[in-house]
Parts: sequence; C-alpha cells; structure tokens
Amino acid sequence: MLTVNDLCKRYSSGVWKKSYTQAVAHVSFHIEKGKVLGIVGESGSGKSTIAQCITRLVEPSSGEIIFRGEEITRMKAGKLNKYRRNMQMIFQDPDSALDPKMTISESLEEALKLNQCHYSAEERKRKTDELIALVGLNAEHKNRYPHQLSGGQNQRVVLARALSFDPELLIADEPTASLDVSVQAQILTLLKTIQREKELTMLLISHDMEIVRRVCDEVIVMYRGEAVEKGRVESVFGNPQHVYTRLLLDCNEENVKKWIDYKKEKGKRGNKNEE
Ligand SMILES: Nc1ncnc2c1ncn2[C@@H]1O[C@H](COP(=O)(O)OP(=O)(O)OP(=O)(O)O)[C@@H](O)[C@H]1O
Repeated sequence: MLTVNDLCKRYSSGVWKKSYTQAVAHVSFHIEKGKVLGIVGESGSGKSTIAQCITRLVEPSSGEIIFRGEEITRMKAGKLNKYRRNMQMIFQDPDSALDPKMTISESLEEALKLNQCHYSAEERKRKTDELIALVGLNAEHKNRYPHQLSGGQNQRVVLARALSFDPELLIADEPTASLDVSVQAQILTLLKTIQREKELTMLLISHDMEIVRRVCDEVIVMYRGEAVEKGRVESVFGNPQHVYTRLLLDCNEENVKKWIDYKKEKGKRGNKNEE
C-alpha cells in the first residue's frame, strides 16, 4: 500500500545566515493494506515531518514515496490532489480542524459535496447521518456547532469528515494528545474499531508507547530524525534492541501507572467516563 524508501528532509531557515535541520534522515518502511504502523519518538524526532512528506504538505529533500504502486514525490499537482483524497490526515487539535461557523451536519455535507460530487442532496444527508452514527455521535449533535461539543466529540467529527473521503490511508498525528485521558481511550477504541471494519491502512504518530502498543501492528522508533528500531509491536516492545527504545518504554511505564492510578481513583469516586 505505502512504501517509503530512504526518505530525507532537511529544513533550512535564516536569510543572511542559513541554518539547517535534518528532520528526517534515510527513513524506510512499508505498510501493508489494512495494517497499522505506529511512529513513536520524542518531540522533534521527525514524526510529523514524515507524515507531511507522505501527503506532500512539505517536499521531501530526497527519497521515494510509493503509494498504491505510484511514486508520488514528483507527481504533478492535478494528479496529486486525486491521490491526496485517498490519504486523509487527522491532527491533535480537533477544534482548529473544524469551521466554527458550520454545524456538524453542514461540515460533513460540505465535505461530501467536495469529494463525492455524484451524490444528490438527499444522498448527502443520508450519508451524513451514517457518518455521525459511525463515529458514535447521535442526532442531537447534528445541529450543534463545534464550540457546543466536547474535545472528544469534535475529534469524532474530524474523523467522520476524514472518512467521508473513503480514504485508503488514514494518517493520525497525535489524535488524542489534546484530550482528557478517559476520552483518549474512547477515541482510540473507536479508531481501532473503524480501522478494522473498513480495513483501513493507518499511520499513527504518537509519543506514547502505550497507545502504539494498543493500536498498531508494527512500529518505528524515531530518534533525532533516524529510525533507530522497527518491527512488529510485540517484538519491539517485548525485546527492544536499541537503548533509546528501552528508555522510551521505561518512561512510559510510569505513564501507564499514572493512568491506572487515575482510573482507579475515578472508579472509587464512582465517575463514569463521559465526554
Ligand atoms: N518548517 C520547519 N522549518 C524548520 N525546521 C522545522 C520545520 N518543521 C519542523 N522543523 C524541525 O524538524 C525537526 C522535526 O520536527 P517534527 O515536527 O517532524 O518532529 P515531531 O517528532 O513530529 O515533534 P512533535 O512530537 O513535537 O510534533 C525539529 O527539530 C523541528 O524543529
């Protein structure tokens, strides 16, 4: 489905005195159809740059990106737009991804108008209702504006918009990072359920090893622009070879413990996990 070969991205900045950042250095991987690949690493390790190169939001400095058998790094704008519809991205902050002046159903109908132009107005309405149900929202949310929904509910709408394109590849860049811990779990479960049902190929970017462990089939560990370790999640997590992977796993055990304590505490107080 997607093959990345020897991808490099070097940013330059400064006008008089140029400085360079090697954001991604010689990264290669392959994702099979219907599988989920996780990219983990600390802040600044190059995770988002890889996603932006794949969608050509930034131009790679060198390397190959082959999507459904076609090399896309040199693809011209017209053809590229067609390809981009097949690869949708969702980001950390759902609020900034939605138009504050549109209700949820308007937002979804607009997306359908853009990418499924053969639909009649009636079909768009029906499809909108289907998408709303698919992401676990209900009719009462339809006529609300983004500020009238919670962060988790807005992230569901963002996911519904992305799915309205019927993408083959979904790139989720820290999709739960801005959400409350209890809501994070719900959104991750939803993502995984939809990914399985639709056999979506997914690239999940996260700095959280536990999220990757729960959702992904394979993982790449990024450190300062390089992929220092990659493989099946159970083998990388069960038998990490690189010292940096071990460090990340240790850090995250702390987070997992905090999460378990938080859930226990919440359970004691009798709170339900609500958005
Ligand atoms: N437009 C840009 N111009 C110059 N340098 C950039 C630009 N975008 C990113 N960088 C640099 O490239 C490196 C990789 O950034 P990137 O955003 O890909 O990392 P990341 O792992 O996704 O980080 P985070 O988890 O914080 O989002 C960083 O050192 C960053 O400062």
